[in-house]
Amino acid sequence: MLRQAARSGRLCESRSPLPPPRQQRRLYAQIQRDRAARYEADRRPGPPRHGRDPPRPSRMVLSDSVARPERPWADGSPPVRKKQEAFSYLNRTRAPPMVEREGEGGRSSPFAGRTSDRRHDNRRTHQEPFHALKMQESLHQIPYGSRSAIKKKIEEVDSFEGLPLMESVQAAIKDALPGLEYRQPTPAQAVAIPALLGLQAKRRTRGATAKKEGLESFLLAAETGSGKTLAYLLPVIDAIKREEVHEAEDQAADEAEEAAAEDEDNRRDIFGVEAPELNKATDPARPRAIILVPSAELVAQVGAVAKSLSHAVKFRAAPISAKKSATVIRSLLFNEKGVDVVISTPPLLASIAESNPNILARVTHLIVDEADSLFDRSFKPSTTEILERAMPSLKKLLMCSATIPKYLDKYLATKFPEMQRLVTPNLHAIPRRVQLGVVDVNKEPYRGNKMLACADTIWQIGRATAEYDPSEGKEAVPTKRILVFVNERDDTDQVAQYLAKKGIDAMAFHRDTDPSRQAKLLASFTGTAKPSAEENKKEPLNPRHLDNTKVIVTTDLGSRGIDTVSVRHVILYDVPHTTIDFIHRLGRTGRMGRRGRGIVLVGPGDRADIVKEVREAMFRGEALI
Ligand SMILES: Nc1ncnc2c1ncn2[C@@H]1O[C@H](COP(=O)(O)OP(=O)(O)OP(=O)(O)O)[C@@H](O)[C@H]1O
Repeated sequence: MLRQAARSGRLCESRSPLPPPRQQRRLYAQIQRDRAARYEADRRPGPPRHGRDPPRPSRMVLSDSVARPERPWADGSPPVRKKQEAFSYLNRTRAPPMVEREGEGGRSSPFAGRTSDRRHDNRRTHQEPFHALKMQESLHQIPYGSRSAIKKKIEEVDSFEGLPLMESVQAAIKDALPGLEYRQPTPAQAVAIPALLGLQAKRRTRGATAKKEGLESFLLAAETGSGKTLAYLLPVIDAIKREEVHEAEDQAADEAEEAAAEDEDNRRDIFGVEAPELNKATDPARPRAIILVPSAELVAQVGAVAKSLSHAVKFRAAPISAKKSATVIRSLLFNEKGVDVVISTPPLLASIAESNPNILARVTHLIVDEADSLFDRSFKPSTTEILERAMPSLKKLLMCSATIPKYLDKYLATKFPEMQRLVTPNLHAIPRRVQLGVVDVNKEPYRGNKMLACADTIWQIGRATAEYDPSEGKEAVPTKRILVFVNERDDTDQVAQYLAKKGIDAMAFHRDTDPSRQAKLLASFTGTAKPSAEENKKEPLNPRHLDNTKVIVTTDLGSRGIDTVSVRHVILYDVPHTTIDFIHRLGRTGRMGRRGRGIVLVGPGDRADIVKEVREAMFRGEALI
């Protein structure tokens, strides 16, 4: 009787959750198909390289609504979603109901992997413009309506003189942009400076119950090489100088009160003796502004811009990084003349703030530059720690980045729902003046040898005659500087050594490169070092050595924020894992109106379809989707 019940399937229905055997077999086959499809999908974002583990799907997904924040959930808690387990379709007594396919109003059916459905999905995705990039993760495109609205706003700001910056700050701009007689604000500056000066905020909050002392937060999302550093430095310095003036007035008014308090202070213990010497305007180790950046190289770069501004407008900047000795850091921070702006990496500043919490007690302006990196896993704990410590006194918070990944967008929307979004029209697009070429490494004469293809490409660039760039109105310097980007740090040395063997002046640039060598290396690429007479020789002296070309082989370390103005050529030795990496790496050339050229080496197993789509988007001047 038991056997009879089992055959009829009644037993399964009443006691056991298992479906009848035929249905079980079908479900099992379905699970196998789903697993295979998932494995295939997981392999797609990046090619397996040199027999290493297949790359994991990336978190680096660009946000598709940068200009408009994603609204946080009304009650502050995210909706609970039922997780779909791999085996959640087992042990059911009834077949799951037919669910509409994705995009038709419901979640996808567990049977969505059926051949007919897959065919349907393929047909649908082929009609979409950027199929491969979507697989890899998508890039944002701003709607055309909001693009033209932003463009109009930008046109309104046609000179620095029109901006309500203090006179001394206006004068400092000329020092920060040497050799340029007259420069207009860039789109990033036209969008950011008025907002940070409070011009737009006043218009927006007029009549509203906005707190005067409350925190104003901004997100500045603008393309690479668009002058974001000055876009935040100018308003910050302006605010510091104005604050100084106010404090001097307050100080004069409080003089009588302070004189009375002085007697009491003198009776205090040893610490009390120092109290009267404290000057609000020049308080040691209590800066008014903090600028966070992801690397020591960027600390030095932003520090140099701040220093150039400080000739005309007096303020003290302390660029500190782990590459400086403890004595130097101490003397910069605890300078008796005070410090106004501290430029640091988050881990270093967070560790200093742990032992000296007062260092963040007076901060009114906090700038998080390269926010896409500083809110990624590695930096997020120290960045948020600084943010929380500085919050009580903070008046303006600015997040600054060339790409806005979705994780950052969500974080900002949840933590700072009132954040003003300052987005330039060309966000997430690579400028048209940067061309992208492709070298098929699989073909003759390389036959899959990427190093050979790389060396050959560099020789071709080096031998080409000096280029004429109409945007500069003069002949380009004969020494060519080329950046080669690899995905793995270990490859930097390997590739650089191979190139050196082929007669190319190539060096690896990574975290462990000797700091003094690193600084020299970078200076020649960022235009801060003058080309030596030897560098200016036009013809190679040794036919086996490429004399007029310098190459840096690096990873993402060299792609974030470094202002490599004299770089015309970028070689993507590896196809980048994400579109974000594409933007940052290609963003090292074609900066500030200059022309540039990127060359991707597509080798065995590389995603040629992704490269093709990036190229097409660049040709059309569109954001990468
Ligand atoms: N208004 C301007 N006119 C001309 N050049 C400018 C102007 N503002 C900045 N620059 C120059 O543009 C270059 C790039 O500036 P900056 O490094 O600030 O760009 P960025 O937007 O921060 O780039 P990234 O996103 O790669 O970090 C610098 O060499 C700077 O001197």
